[in-house]
Amino acid sequence: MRKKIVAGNWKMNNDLAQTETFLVDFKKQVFPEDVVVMIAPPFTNLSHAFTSMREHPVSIAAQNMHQNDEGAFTGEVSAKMLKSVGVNTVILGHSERRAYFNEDSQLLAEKVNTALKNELTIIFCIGEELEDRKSENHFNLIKTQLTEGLFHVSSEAWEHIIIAYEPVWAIGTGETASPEQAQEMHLFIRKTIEEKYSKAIADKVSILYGGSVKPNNAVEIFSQTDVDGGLIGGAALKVDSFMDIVNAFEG
Ligand SMILES: O=C(CO)COP(=O)(O)O
Repeated sequence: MRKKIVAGNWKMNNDLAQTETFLVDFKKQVFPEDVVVMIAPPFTNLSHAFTSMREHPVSIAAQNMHQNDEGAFTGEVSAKMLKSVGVNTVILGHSERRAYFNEDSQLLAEKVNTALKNELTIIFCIGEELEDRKSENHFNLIKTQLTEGLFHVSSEAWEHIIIAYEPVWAIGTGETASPEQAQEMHLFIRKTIEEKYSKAIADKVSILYGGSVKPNNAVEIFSQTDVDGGLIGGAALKVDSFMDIVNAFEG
């Protein structure tokens, strides 16, 4: 059975007071036993979030990390630092990191290695721009992102890897991929992993969908065979909408 996962990526939102308001309410929630729930607050709130949620079945993820273990990298945060405050998962390759911070596949491959070495689970994000889809290059692009950024890892590493398919044109736009488009791409991703590794690995990896997932579309998206959950932006900032999405798996 693949893990069902719903992860909230807060991006650069929620200061400490807002985080505390969220957590006070979040702690009162009943979390479904068969869904892995994660939140990824900004760096400044990771330690607080971990301490606050310690007794609750919620993982704390980081939104990024540096590829080096330590050193003169002003403004950066290492995997070891994340581990030291209770973080067990890191989001890598988000399209905003790729677009605004020039993170390319070569750099992401290094970050992947560092995260694995430090026993962090990785949510590896991939996704095409609207132009790629219009020119029907989206499958090629996704395959390239996987091949260049991730496919150097060993078979064993897949225990610690989650994929998030986030079409860039659906992020923060209110426009989601249709459930069929999501299913089609998730199946393609799974097949691509199967070709490179094995069916056993491909069948086990959780593939999340991200891009304008809201309470009113989550049930339909999550009901697709190869969609194992979501990476949620805007709707993860409020406890009510996030919990509606956490509870959106059928059956
Ligand atoms: O980028 C996302 C999550 O990483 C998706 O953001 P939205 O849910 O706000 O579209």
